[in-house]
Amino acid sequence: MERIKALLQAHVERAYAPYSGFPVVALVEAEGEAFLGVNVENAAFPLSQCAERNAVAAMVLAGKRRIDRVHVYSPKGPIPPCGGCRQVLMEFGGPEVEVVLHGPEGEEVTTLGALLPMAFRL
Ligand SMILES: O=c1ccn([C@H]2C[C@H](O)[C@@H](CO)O2)c(=O)[nH]1
Repeated sequence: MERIKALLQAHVERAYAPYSGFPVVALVEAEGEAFLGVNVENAAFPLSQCAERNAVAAMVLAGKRRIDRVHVYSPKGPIPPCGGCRQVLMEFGGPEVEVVLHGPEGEEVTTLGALLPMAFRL
């Protein structure tokens, strides 16, 4: 877990969060590989993209579709994923998927099912 946290922390500076000052790094473990994402904000605020969704986009581009575990790091964390990201993560995961919320002082472990009960699925 320390190795993953170090990787997350090493990418905090890559986040583009000049408006909120709230950098976030996400790592999605999928089918034996790891995919990173950072939040990317925009002057038109609603166009900002969350770290989790960018990590999912990298995973899909690599041809992976089954999320095994999710990690989220913020220097102000542990913070849980926003509602929209919970839904996007659920698309490629299930309620049993572990979600590790990392902060500078430690981490909290939960599941996607706990974060998004009664998820909408087709
Ligand atoms: O789970 C989260 C919550 C927030 N953010 C980003 C969006 C925005 O850039 C900034 C403040 O909300 O943090 C994420 O990337 N992931």
